[in-house]
Amino acid sequence: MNESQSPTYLIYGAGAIGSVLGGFLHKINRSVTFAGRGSHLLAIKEQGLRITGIWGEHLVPPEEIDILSDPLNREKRYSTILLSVKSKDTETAAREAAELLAEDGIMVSIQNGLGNWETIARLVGEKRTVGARVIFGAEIPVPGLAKVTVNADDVLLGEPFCPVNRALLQTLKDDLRLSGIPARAVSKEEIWSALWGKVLYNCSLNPLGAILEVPYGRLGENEETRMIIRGIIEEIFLVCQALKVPLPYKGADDYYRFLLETQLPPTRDHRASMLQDILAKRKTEIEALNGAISRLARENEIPTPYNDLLTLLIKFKEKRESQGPGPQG
Ligand SMILES: NC(=O)C1=CN([C@@H]2O[C@H](COP(=O)(O)OP(=O)(O)OC[C@H]3O[C@@H](n4cnc5c(N)ncnc54)[C@H](O)[C@@H]3O)[C@@H](O)[C@H]2O)C=CC1
Ligand SMILES: CC(C)(CO)C(=O)C(=O)O
Repeated sequence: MNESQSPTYLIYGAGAIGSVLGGFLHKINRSVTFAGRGSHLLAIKEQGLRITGIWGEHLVPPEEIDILSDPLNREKRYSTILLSVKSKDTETAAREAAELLAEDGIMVSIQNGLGNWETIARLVGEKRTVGARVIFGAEIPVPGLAKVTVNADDVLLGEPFCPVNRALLQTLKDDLRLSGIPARAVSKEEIWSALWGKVLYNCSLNPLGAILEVPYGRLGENEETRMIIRGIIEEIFLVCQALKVPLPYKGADDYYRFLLETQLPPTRDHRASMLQDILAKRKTEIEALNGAISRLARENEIPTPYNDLLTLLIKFKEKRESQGPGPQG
């Protein structure tokens, strides 16, 4: 992007997080195109996109909603693609979106879990891959409406592999801030460390929240769930040690305290995205979270019984929800 050009944003996966980011970027008059599927996309096309929640009310009227399926939009090349699909869809979505990315553009993974950055880099090249750590919460309570539920920290953006088009990265950071979404650009080491820090957080809370069907806060209030959380965290630290991953915490004790005392309070009422997926009969991101930890642990001969068990239980729940409860009801 040269000095005089404005970024062109493509939200690839206009679900909960993508709609909030796209809606806020639209608020500051940026060029935003939405790509998505299903009833939410249909609703925003026909009635516009409404945003509600802790960051206030905002409406993108239907006549200002720009959808990728418009043939002219498919010819266009976008400077900045925000890939905001669930991890299980990364490969397909990134492959489709790669064709729409400008030669000197960036594809930003707005996702939780391990493996997404590597998949994107394989498809668009390391020089166009940007990582993000997102720790605000969003839901789609009804099609056409995105609700911002909680915010635990700034959005972090960084180059996971090598320098990218830095002007675009800085512009994205500035645009998010201008729109009202706290954001910072960080170094390569910090973005990896933030990704793994978020993996620690999601692995500790999401499968338990989904299995027990309770909000995050309840997991911190009970001795039994605290013991399980502790086990999950200790195992992840062993894997990180073996892989030499630079975590942003000194050790398992340190993170356990930080999770309970600092991270949980502002997100106490939040229902894990994994619980929302189970309730909506969608596949979860377990394979990119605890499932990925179990796989990496096996490769390094580290026992991870807590993470293994939670992965198996979530897989059972995914099947049960999609197939029905069985003959006994
Ligand atoms: N929702 C939340 O509070 C948070 C979510 N995240 C992460 O952000 C990512 C996105 O999460 P959500 O927005 O909650 O998911 P979501 O399921 O609400 O949105 C994803 C959207 O992508 C669409 N999609 C899937 N494949 C597609 C394709 N090939 N082409 C076009 N559209 C496609 C889906 O139909 C869906 O509407 C996940 O990795 C999640 O873990 C991170 C922090 C918070
Ligand atoms: C919304 C959030 C950020 C929890 O704070 C999350 O990561 C999740 O539900 O998976």
